[in-house]
Parts: sequence; C-alpha cells; structure tokens
Amino acid sequence: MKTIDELLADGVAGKRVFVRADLNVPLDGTTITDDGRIRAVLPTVKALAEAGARVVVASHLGRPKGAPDPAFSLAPAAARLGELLGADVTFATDTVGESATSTVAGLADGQVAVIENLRFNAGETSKDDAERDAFAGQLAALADVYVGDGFGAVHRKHASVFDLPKKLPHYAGYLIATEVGVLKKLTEDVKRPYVVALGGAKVSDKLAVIDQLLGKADRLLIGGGMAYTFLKAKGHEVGISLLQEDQIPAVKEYLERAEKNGVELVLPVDVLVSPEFPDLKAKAPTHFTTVAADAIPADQEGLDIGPETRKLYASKLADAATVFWNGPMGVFEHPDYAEGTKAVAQALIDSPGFTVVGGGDSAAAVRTLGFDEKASSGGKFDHISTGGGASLEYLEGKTLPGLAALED
Ligand SMILES: Nc1ncnc2c1ncn2[C@@H]1O[C@H](COP(=O)(O)OP(=O)(O)OP(=O)(O)O)[C@@H](O)[C@H]1O
Ligand SMILES: O=C(O)[C@H](O)COP(=O)(O)O
Repeated sequence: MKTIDELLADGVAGKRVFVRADLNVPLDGTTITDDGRIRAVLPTVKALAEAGARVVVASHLGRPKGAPDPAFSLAPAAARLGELLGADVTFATDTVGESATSTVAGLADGQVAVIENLRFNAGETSKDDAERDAFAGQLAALADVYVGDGFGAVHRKHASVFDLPKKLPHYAGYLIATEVGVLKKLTEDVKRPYVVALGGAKVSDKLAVIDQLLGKADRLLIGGGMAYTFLKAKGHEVGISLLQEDQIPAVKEYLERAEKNGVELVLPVDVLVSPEFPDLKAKAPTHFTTVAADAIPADQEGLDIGPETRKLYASKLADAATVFWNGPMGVFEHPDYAEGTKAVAQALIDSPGFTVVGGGDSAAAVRTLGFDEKASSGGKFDHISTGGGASLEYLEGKTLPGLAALED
C-alpha cells in the first residue's frame, strides 16, 4: 500500500486530491455530538493543504436512500472541519453536479472543499458493478489523485471506496495507515493474555467475530445486549431483555467450543433490571434492581452489568497484555445504566497492556462518559478505532474492499 508520504515526497502542489474520509458523525439535528471522526482525518487534510494540494474531501453520512435528504447533509461536518483546520472550507451542495464542479474548479492551491454526502447518489452503494463504476467515473473527473482515509467505511464495496481508487493514482492516508498498523498487532504475534470484551446491541453482526476469536483470544468477556442471548443459551430466564432467539444454537456451539479450546468465556453474574427501557432523551431516574444473572424476573429487562460483574470483568482485564473492546456493557446513554461501561473503560485505562477500543458507539461512549485517548486518570487507551464494522471485519480476517483497492 503506497502511503500519503510517498505522494507528498513526489509533490502535490496544484494537484486536485480526492480524500475519501469517514465523516459519518453522530448528529442531534445539525449539532455534532462527537467529532472524533473529523479530528481523525485532520492530519491527512492538513498535510495535503500545507503541501499546496487542492483538497476535495468526500464522505457518506448515515444511510440516505440514494437521493438528497437534508437530514443527512454533510454541511455541519464541513463547518466543523473548517473550525478544526482554522481555515475556510467551501461546501458543495451536490456531489458530482454543477456545485461540486465549480467548487473544485474554484479551489486555489492549499484550499479545502467538502462535497455533499456521497450516498445522495444511488451509484455510491449500488450492488450493480456498472452503476457503481459510472458514478466512480463522475467522481474521478473531480480529481487527479485519490487518498483513502475513511477507515470506518473500508469494509463497504462502495463506488468511492472500491471503484474510484482504481481510476486514479491512489494512496493510503495517515488514519488508514495508523488503524491498520494497530489492528495488525491484534492479528499477528499478539501478546498474551489477549482479552476481548464484547457488548453492544448488534448480536448477529458480532457472532462471526466471536467465531473467529474463539481460536485467537484467551478470554472473552460478554456484556451489553448480547449477554442475554448467551444467558438464554445456558438455559436461564432473560425476561424481556434483548434476545436473538435465532442465534441461540450458534451461541450454544460457541459455549461448547470455548470450553474445548480452553478459552475463558465469561458471562455476567449479576445485572441491573427494570420493567421498562429508559427514556434516553429525558434521562429521568428509573426504577431498577440488581439481580443474579440466572434470576432475571420474567417481566423485566437487563440493561447493564451489575456491581459483581463489574469487579469480575475488571479482574479479568487486570493482567491482560492485549485488550480489544467493542460495544458498550449497558445502555450507557442513560446514567442509571452507564456504570458497567465506565468500569470496563476504567479497567482498560488501568491496564498495563496494549488497549484498543473499536466501534463507533463504543468510541462515542468512552468520550461522552468523559474518557478519551489522553484520559486524565493516569493511563489512556492505546488506540480508539474510528471503525466499528470495519475493525471487527478486519479482526475476522476478511478482505476489506477499501484496503484491497489501495493495495492494488
Ligand atoms: N442491555 C442492553 N439492552 C439494550 N441495548 C443495549 C444494552 N446494552 C447496550 N445496549 C446498546 O447498544 C448500543 C451500542 O451497540 P453497537 O453494537 O451499535 O456498538 P458499537 O459496535 O460500538 O457501534 P457501531 O457498530 O455503530 O460501530 C448502545 O446504543 C447501547 O444502548
Ligand atoms: O458508522 C460506520 O460504521 C461507518 O461510517 C460505516 O457506515 P455504514 O455502516 O452505514 O456503512
């Protein structure tokens, strides 16, 4: 994979450089609630602008349906990028139309523009190769060089990620180079004990990675919404907790294989339960109780790991040489159910091992709970990945279209 340093060494002054970023940030209306993904692409954009390139930044945001939708405009992200760069960033109100063409033509050396959401065009995400290729051709007309730096989207076979780099000289940006460098350490020559903590809500998305990790990790700590499918597979009542019934046979097989392979698969011993899901907007106090994980009342829902589990998981993380954590341990958006996620975040910070947090929601969780890469309590996470699905698919050992295209 050629990196941006080679491009800079060759000289980029006056060249139009297309930077495929992942500016898919969480929004509350037009307010960005976590700008981590914008900050992550700054080194690449700054280096190119300082070298006199005419920088065209492109990204998707959310999942619009292949047509313009103001709710998914990249305008707030473009404004934030300008603030962080301390420079004017022009914004094109379309992607390959008149606004984009004239905006790019108007760029002076060292200036930066953002074009509108790539997914406002059906060609971006199309399953039809010819349709994607045609859209990639239109994007290619906007630039002389391609820099891939949207790590969070490299697992998508989309026009701007997979087809466009084939049409232009292509390089990996600093973020992709860093992310791949870190995740490689978790797949090759990993330092042991290697402990993986998994939570969150997307159980079916994460089963494939559990399948792979059973051959790689020494210990798997399961929390969040996915824990209840495991508890149910062990024959326990889970009440009205999040459950993926169709995954129970697979989970039973994982429990058996973990035992056979000598992998410690650790489940919650106690959980916080409530008769109803909390209101995440009002955040009003809820009625919850702590119960043993094998005694969840039939009319209640598990919403966080309990105090004994927090201690147990912290002890299982204390001697880890390598830790990968994906997915919050509970409904951390509500203060009543944030303690499990906080405890695991703190255990990673206290860990002397190499610690990586992966996942859009997990990264947002640690930052909104007051932790970040430079957490003040003496330690820090070694790396917070900007990719959720992307980092998991990388760990699964899958070929990621956006990385393969940069390697060609
Ligand atoms: N016990 C639970 N019941 C229901 N939802 C839960 C529970 N525990 C955690 N969650 C929810 O899981 C969500 C995050 O899960 P997700 O799988 O999306 O995480 P992620 O992998 O970090 O994010 P992404 O896949 O977007 O990168 C949070 O919104 C949280 O409220
Ligand atoms: O949020 C993410 O994981 C990336 O931005 C990819 O978004 P997608 O899942 O909508 O393709």
